[in-house]
Amino acid sequence: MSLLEADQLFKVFGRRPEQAVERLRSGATRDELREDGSTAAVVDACFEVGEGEIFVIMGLSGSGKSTLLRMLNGLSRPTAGRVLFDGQELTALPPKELRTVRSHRISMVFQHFALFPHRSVLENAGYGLEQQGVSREEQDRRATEALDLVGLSQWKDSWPDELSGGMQQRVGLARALATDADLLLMDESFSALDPLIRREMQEQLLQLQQQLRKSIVFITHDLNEAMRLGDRIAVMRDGRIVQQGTPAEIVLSPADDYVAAFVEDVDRDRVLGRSAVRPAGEVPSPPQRDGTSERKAVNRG
Ligand SMILES: Nc1ncnc2c1ncn2[C@@H]1O[C@H](COP(=O)(O)OP(=O)(O)OP(=O)(O)O)[C@@H](O)[C@H]1O
Repeated sequence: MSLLEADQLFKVFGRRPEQAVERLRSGATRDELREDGSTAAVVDACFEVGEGEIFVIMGLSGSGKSTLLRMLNGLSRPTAGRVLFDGQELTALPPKELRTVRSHRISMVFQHFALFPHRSVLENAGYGLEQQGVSREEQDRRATEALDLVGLSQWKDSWPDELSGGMQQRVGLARALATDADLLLMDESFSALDPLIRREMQEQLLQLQQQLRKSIVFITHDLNEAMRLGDRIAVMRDGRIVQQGTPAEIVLSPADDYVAAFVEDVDRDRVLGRSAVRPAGEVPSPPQRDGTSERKAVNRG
């Protein structure tokens, strides 16, 4: 069953956006619209995300991924089309109800972690619960459980800048998991990490997913990451989804030359025989409170 559905979504920036949508429906190209001062950021996006599925939206910079994601959580109103979340039309909800859905049922994990430097790891992990108005005691209990899931409960009294980039992103993930949201929206969540750490985070996400079975929309510009994580992948180009399917479908039957060129260098054997998940890397022990630990730079991007 699908938890999330994008139904003919359009987002046009600039003058007379509704007219621009009509023109796009009649076959106008993005370039033609641009000549008139409009940007067609998302054009006729249709897809469904099932319960327990990782759905990856992959495309180069400017292809419309972030704009699409912002429509999925109601932060940006579509110019046309609907977003359905658990059967409810998100795009038609009054602002107060939309905020409730957003704070209780949808969580975001950002590229630059978005941790508060003056809050402890535990307080950061509990932030979404605080926003929901949950009692402090329950916040701490559930945040500790979520930190446990990502292997960081020993670090709960530390400050974000005592953690490496990968560990900070684990806190970001714990914050999203603590709210027990049904849908996780992950916007280039691992793109700021070093390649090895990034790989570890991908593996940890896959491991957690085996246990938690969330619905996840994961945005990336990295094809290998898309292939590794996605149960299904939507490939975007110039605002349009040019193909969606499983990694194997995309590798074996690319919809056009653009997708074919994209997947040319992919390791087919690995994609077709998708290897089992390896254990995530070890997390080091917390620093001593006497300040002897090496303090690592916070990525506040
Ligand atoms: N608020 C805005 N006003 C005008 N144009 C916008 C706005 N937001 C995005 N765009 C344009 O819409 C198009 C899609 O942008 P978007 O940021 O969604 O792409 P993206 O795939 O997420 O790229 P990136 O990976 O670089 O963030 C781009 O041409 C961008 O310049």
